[in-house]
Amino acid sequence: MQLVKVDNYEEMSKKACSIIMEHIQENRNPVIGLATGSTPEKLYSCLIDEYKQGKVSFENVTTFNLDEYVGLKKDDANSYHHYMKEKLFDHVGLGVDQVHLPDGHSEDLEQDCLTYEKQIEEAGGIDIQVLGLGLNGHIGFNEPGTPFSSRTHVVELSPSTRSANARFFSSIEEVPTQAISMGIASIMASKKILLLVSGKQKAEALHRLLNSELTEDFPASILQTHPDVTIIADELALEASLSKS
Ligand SMILES: N[C@@H]1[C@@H](O)[C@H](O)[C@@H](COP(=O)(O)O)O[C@@H]1O
Repeated sequence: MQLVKVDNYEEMSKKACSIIMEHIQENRNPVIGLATGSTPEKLYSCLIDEYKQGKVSFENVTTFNLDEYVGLKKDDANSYHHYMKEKLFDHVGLGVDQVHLPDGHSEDLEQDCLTYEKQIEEAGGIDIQVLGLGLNGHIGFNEPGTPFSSRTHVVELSPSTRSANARFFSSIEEVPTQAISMGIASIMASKKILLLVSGKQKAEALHRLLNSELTEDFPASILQTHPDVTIIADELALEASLSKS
């Protein structure tokens, strides 16, 4: 794992933006894996700025998102479909035929998981997967205990993840109890992984990632075995983390 230390959230976002831009500019049919949550918001606004300045085109880009809540319609304000449209897709000309998210409102969730894997395969696999880090080490919505061999699947969200994400909803009761997430093996199949970590609240998880052994109890630990992982972490996440060692 390559660790890139940056000063703050803004620098982390700019660095990630430049890595993704470079990949898009240099490849004919780039396939980018995207994440939601607070962490990549500024990365997306940075990509929008670059697009508006004519520095990057998304014309040939295909995207796949990591996950989606089960039970929310696509236009629900808390769905990841809605998040992605609002934070990126609608501002850079990414059309519906270019973007993919699991369908959390499908009548056949299991089939949807298989279809999603097939779509990724047909696109030639993911070139760069953007990841955030859950407080309990989850990646995507793969909670502790998820088999490293998992592919896109329906997951039960842990109480800690539901409570961490409750800030986006009016109350914790509204946070769905299930989601569809790319599995850990699906994420690991990406050619490159870009893990973004910012803020003091992530220090413990980052510390564990950098120091822990490989264990399904801490899903992100699998990243240690991927041949091309770049962690971009800011001082708050990293210094607090290092001071614990
Ligand atoms: N499912 C999402 C993940 O895709 C995200 O990367 C992670 C961190 O979220 P945040 O960036 O808001 O801290 O947890 C959420 O539950």
